[in-house]
Amino acid sequence: MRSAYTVEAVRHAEAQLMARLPEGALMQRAAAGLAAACARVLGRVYGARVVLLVGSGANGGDALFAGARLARRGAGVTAVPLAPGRTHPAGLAALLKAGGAVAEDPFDALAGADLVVDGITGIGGHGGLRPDAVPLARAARGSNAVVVAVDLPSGVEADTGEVPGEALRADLTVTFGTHKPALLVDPAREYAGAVHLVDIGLGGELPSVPALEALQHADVARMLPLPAAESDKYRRGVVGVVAGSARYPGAAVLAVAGALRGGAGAVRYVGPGAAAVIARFPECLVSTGRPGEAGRVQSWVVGPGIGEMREGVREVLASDVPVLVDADGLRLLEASEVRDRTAPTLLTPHAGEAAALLGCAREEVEAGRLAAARELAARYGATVLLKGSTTLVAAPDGGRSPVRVNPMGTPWLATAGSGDVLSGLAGSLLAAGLGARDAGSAAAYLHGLAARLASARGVPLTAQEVAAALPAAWRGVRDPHGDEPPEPDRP
Ligand SMILES: NC(=O)C1=CN([C@@H]2O[C@H](COP(=O)(O)OP(=O)(O)OC[C@H]3O[C@@H](n4cnc5c(N)ncnc54)[C@H](O)[C@@H]3O)[C@@H](O)[C@H]2O)[C@@H](O)CC1
Ligand SMILES: [K+]
Repeated sequence: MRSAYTVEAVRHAEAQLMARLPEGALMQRAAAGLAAACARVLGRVYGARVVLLVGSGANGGDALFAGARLARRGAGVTAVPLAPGRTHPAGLAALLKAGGAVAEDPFDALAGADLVVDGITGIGGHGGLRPDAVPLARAARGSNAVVVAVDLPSGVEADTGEVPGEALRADLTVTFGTHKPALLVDPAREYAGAVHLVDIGLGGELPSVPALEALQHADVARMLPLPAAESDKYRRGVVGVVAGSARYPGAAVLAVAGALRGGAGAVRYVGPGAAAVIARFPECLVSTGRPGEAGRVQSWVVGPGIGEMREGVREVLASDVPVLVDADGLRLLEASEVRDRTAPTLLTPHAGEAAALLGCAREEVEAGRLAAARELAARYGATVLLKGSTTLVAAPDGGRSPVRVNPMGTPWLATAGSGDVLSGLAGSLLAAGLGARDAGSAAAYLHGLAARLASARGVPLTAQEVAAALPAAWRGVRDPHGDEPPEPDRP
């Protein structure tokens, strides 16, 4: 599990640790990790031209001390102080002592740089890049240099992942102690480039519950249901699927395709797409009546392609089993029907559907995805899976459990019908006994991995191919040699 902590938690942990360490020790750990990462990017440090963009805080201090280390190894290092007179004094002194200099013409320096280190702001920055920093950030981006951000790309909001104005676009972000939410959540995440975590010894001081967590292969493998020797199809769980209509029969087939690969023992389809479903999947139980008459299930999926079937949504929400509501179902539900439920509910909107549920503009949801997911969960008393380039899963527990962020997406997933497959898959995991937060986040992970497998080497994919690749995704997460992200560096 990778986790991210808020600025408040990071500052508290740093204070605890600093109280036990000699002054400046933590910054030296950060600078050493940063310099090592820069050296790896450069390949050859001797003779390399390095420019440091230096703000007024400790983020600039990190850049200056790392610059000093690179200068001692023969790099030509120049600093561009953005707040002259408020530049980290010890850091600047160290750079000058190591043979570095203050740049005479910042734009000349940037134009000739091999590497730019962004130390404008880190966790202390707010409100986007200031006007004087904007042309420098653009010049850095426009040069041939590799841009390495210190802790965070300057201009992003650490805790929310929002980007209120301009921000610096990095190729690599070297972050200290722990990830920050902005490194995992769009739109900020996109500015960070690759992210490299440097261990500065903060781990033991951080609280047990992070703000965000991102699953990895082994986490998903632990969650996935395995049939026991005495299992039968009913004990493994039956998922009911209410999807599709005369107008959208395909949604029924795709939702069932996902549900059949989610670990439930049986899939029961109810609705007007029964003929299309049984033709394609003879293993599915089908009926054309109402959900309430279809027989016992351990979870329901309702919504994909159902058009105006309001009664189906109402009946399913009135049941006492976990319910996943997607697509048309989100438009047709009454908030009180969700809030009054005793069994868990999982809502799976994309940004547009989330905006409609919140009564705000889609752009607002896209700019503040984390806030939107939390607000929806609180307002509806439901677990919310907010789809998008970084899918988020928030539980309605007022922040007691971390929001899950899915690291396993691919832009190829933006294809018609892929959401229907996800609904069926997550509903199937609910029927198999996973809680709503686990079902939603494990489903998003498998769905993303399946899409990556199906679109390997840049091949466009269809929703059916995503469903067909789900067994390979299950095998992938269970592979002990799967593609786990590398461990963070030691100081
Ligand atoms: N506290 C610690 O023990 C450690 C801190 N470290 C570094 O210190 C950073 C935090 O340092 P600070 O708390 O000094 O904060 P920052 O250096 O992130 O920024 C704060 C400074 O920037 C100014 N500022 C705020 N928003 C701005 C904006 N939009 N544009 C320009 N200037 C802006 C503030 O007035 C303040 O002077 C971390 O991100 C990390 O890089 C690391 O050295 C590890 C140890
Ligand atoms: K920075």
